[in-house]
Amino acid sequence: MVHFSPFVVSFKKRYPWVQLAGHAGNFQAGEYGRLLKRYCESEQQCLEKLMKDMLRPYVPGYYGVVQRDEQDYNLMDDLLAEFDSPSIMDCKMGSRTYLEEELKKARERPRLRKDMYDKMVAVDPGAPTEEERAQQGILKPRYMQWRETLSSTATLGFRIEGIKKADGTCNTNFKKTKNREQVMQALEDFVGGNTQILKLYLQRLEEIRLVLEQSQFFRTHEVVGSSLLFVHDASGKARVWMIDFGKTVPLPEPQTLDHRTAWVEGNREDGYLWGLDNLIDIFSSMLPKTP
Ligand SMILES: O=P(O)(O)O[C@H]1[C@H](O)[C@@H](OP(=O)(O)O)[C@H](OP(=O)(O)O)[C@@H](OP(=O)(O)O)[C@H]1O
Ligand SMILES: Nc1ncnc2c1ncn2[C@@H]1O[C@H](COP(=O)(O)OP(=O)(O)O)[C@@H](O)[C@H]1O
Repeated sequence: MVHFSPFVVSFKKRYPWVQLAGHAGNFQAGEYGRLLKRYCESEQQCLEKLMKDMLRPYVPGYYGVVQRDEQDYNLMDDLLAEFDSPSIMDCKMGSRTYLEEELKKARERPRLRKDMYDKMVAVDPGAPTEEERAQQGILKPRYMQWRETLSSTATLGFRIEGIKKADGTCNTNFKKTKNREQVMQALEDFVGGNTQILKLYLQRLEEIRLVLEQSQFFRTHEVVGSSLLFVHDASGKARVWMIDFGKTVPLPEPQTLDHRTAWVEGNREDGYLWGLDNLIDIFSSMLPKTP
């Protein structure tokens, strides 16, 4: 599937809405302040459980499944609704961006992806191997791993997917934003040098980490491909939420994860908290030192 992003969607002209990453055509406007995301069963199950977990304040409010034009959707809060000309950033969390299941599938029923080959060549014509070049296709885990090592996912446990600033400029070209300095520069540009916003983001990230470390939901789920959505505006409001639970799956009982241990196939660790530790460390180091 080809991804086009960002998508600027006029939600019935009430306010402009931006989709920074993800699958094209996945979202529709709901009633004011809510949006419809194309139905995904694992996401529905997660959102239902999250409404009863201590993580509830840090995810969009969830209102069940609705149908429109014969298509099912998950109905949730639009996190942009309370902001005026918001600046938005999507950070994909974790050191692994595909489920272990994808590895199994690729071994048992290998399916060459021409679209992924094309996306790879568009970024780096030298990246495919001889064999891949001959086949004009690659396996999904190979593409996902290549994206992880090209960006900061493998080295820092998160990557920036997209940034839209209040002035309307939008950048989704962070595929090669890899080292700490490059990430810091992008974050600096996102907050526009506003120390107050930086402090609010840092506080919220520390709060989220504290709650994640105690959450029953988080302990018992492999959280892959989920993002932190950062939103601030000129009024000085700045918040962060967890979004996208399409690849968040429950572990078989009694297995739990600490989300910091390095991944080896079979242990299902996702590196989410390791990435959050690094993100917090980077935000902290961007604040001026207090004497
Ligand atoms: O970002 P680019 O380089 O375009 O690659 C995308 C993302 O990794 C998607 O992950 P996410 O949804 O976490 O953003 C993934 O979707 P899923 O793994 O969720 O399906 C896509 O796989 P395909 O949907 O198989 O194309 C893959 O093509
Ligand atoms: N609840 C929400 N409120 C506001 N914006 C959202 C919300 N959920 C997603 N988005 C926007 O849509 C983008 C893609 O969301 P995501 O859930 O990751 O989609 P996908 O499952 O297609 O990858 C995010 O980067 C963000 O810009």
